[in-house]
Amino acid sequence: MSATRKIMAQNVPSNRVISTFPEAYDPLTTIYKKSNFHPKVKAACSENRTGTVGLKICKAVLVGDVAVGKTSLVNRFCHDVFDRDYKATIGVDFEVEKFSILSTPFTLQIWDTAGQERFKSIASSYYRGAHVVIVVFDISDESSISSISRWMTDATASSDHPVKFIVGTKKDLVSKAACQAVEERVKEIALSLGAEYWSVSSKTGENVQKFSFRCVSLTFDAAVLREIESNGQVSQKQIGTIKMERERTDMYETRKGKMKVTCCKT
Ligand SMILES: Nc1nc2c(ncn2[C@@H]2O[C@H](COP(=O)(O)OP(=O)(O)OP(=O)(O)O)[C@@H](O)[C@H]2O)c(=O)[nH]1
Ligand SMILES: [Mg+2]
Repeated sequence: MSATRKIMAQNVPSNRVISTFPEAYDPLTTIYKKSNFHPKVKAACSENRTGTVGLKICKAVLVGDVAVGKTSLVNRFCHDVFDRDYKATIGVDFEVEKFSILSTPFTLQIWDTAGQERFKSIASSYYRGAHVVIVVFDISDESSISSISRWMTDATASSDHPVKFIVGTKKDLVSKAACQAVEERVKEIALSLGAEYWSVSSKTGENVQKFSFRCVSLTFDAAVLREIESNGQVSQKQIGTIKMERERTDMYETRKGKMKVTCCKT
């Protein structure tokens, strides 16, 4: 298992390797005060005691109003591209990203949901069991701030203590002063919802990788701690399911690179 684990961890590109714990956007106003991996997590990683974490796939879900920039954020992070033309997401899309964190393989499945109301019921069926919930809003569009709480409540209702983020996009479209004014307001909302706040621009790429690494690291830390707490007591049946899940994901990646889930017709 540990040899396989090492090979899997070595098989990721250098821009998916995380060896130090990334800082919060604003360390003073985040609910996640961690500035390092938990000591138990570090010890488990260095001693190859992370159980099935390397085989599991954690689930991240992005939600938010129409055209706030969810797909652009995913595309900037996963493919380092930006498209100025708007193409509405139909239902949901997903991407799979593999990381090596403290030399341990870690896979994140990123669900990009549609903001359009007509897809709400389809999109919400993908919220269940999310390990990370990311509520996206548009810094240049005041109206998208008012729906942050509703999105967070809906998307976290069927998950067990997910890591929570609120991300303001399109930072490039507003002045520094306007951005700061929005940040002050939304950081308060983030604290009240138990989430961490970030401002990014998918157009310029500003903060996208920093945010993504922070998100992945907090999720990994929580996943390893959960594994340690359960004392690695995972049944053979569960391990079989995890392996099958992983093989299925690898199959999608090999065949299509990206599986487009089109649940509805426009
Ligand atoms: N200037 C600028 N434009 C952005 C940014 N992010 C997204 N956009 C633009 O905003 C529009 C909507 O972006 P999308 O990423 O498709 O929005 P979405 O939230 O996925 O929309 P739905 O799928 O309909 O929910 C597109 O025209 C993007 O080019 C950004 O950081 N800066
Ligand atoms: Mg979209």
